Amino acid sequence: MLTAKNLTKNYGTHRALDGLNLTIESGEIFALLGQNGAGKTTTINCFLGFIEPSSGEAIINGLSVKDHALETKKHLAYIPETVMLYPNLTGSENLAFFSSLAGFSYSQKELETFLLKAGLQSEAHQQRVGGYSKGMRQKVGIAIALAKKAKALLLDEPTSGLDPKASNEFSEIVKVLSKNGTAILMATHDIFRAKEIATRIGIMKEGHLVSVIEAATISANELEQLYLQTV
Ligand SMILES: Nc1ncnc2c1ncn2[C@@H]1O[C@H](COP(=O)(O)OP(=O)(O)OP(=O)(O)O)[C@@H](O)[C@H]1O
Repeated sequence: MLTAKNLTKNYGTHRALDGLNLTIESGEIFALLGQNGAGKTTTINCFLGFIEPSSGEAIINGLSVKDHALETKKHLAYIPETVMLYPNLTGSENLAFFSSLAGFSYSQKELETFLLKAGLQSEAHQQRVGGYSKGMRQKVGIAIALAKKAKALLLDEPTSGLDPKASNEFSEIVKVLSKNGTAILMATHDIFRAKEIATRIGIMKEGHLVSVIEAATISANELEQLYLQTV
């Protein structure tokens, strides 16, 4: 579960995030929409512990990120627009390395199973990541989330730059992760993907969460209209 309690971040006199209150339950996918600079990445960075909030708290599975920096990271997986991997290591070696940081030691067969579940074709497992496409790197990111048994997944524009097929495959795998009980927060500019994948959708403006909608109650066109009226 992910909880933001009055989460606020100031940069000098500029308030990037203003008293955000939000809870994302296990098994839920929450899509965060909003214009450039609305505060989406700031929210994600507070959960990751990359930035310290000016006030309020980011909480993961009941633990404050500020007070339990290492413990909360173990429960988290993070997939940005471009997943950072070691280009000279293979997909399988990257997975072994990143899951070992979370305290897991997997056999070669187990690593292959995670990569296959994440949709990465077996021919690629022993190839260097330097030659991977963007979509293949995202799949290794998903495999890392699976291998870490992440309770929470943070996605920051994860389908940006993916072709429609890769983006669709990625979304299907994210849905499987949520069905396994992961709480998922996804910042995106893709209104149609948000509607398709999310259980709830939030629209941010100038550091405020101004609308929260149940995805099942709105069509993609209605969501687009609401977005345009809101931002
Ligand atoms: N390190 C920083 N120093 C100063 N201001 C910052 C810093 N990081 C972010 N900001 C400001 O905070 C505000 C929120 O930025 P944030 O990156 O959270 O927006 P976003 O919704 O993720 O935008 P985008 O869609 O462009 O990724 C913006 O006004 C941005 O300029």
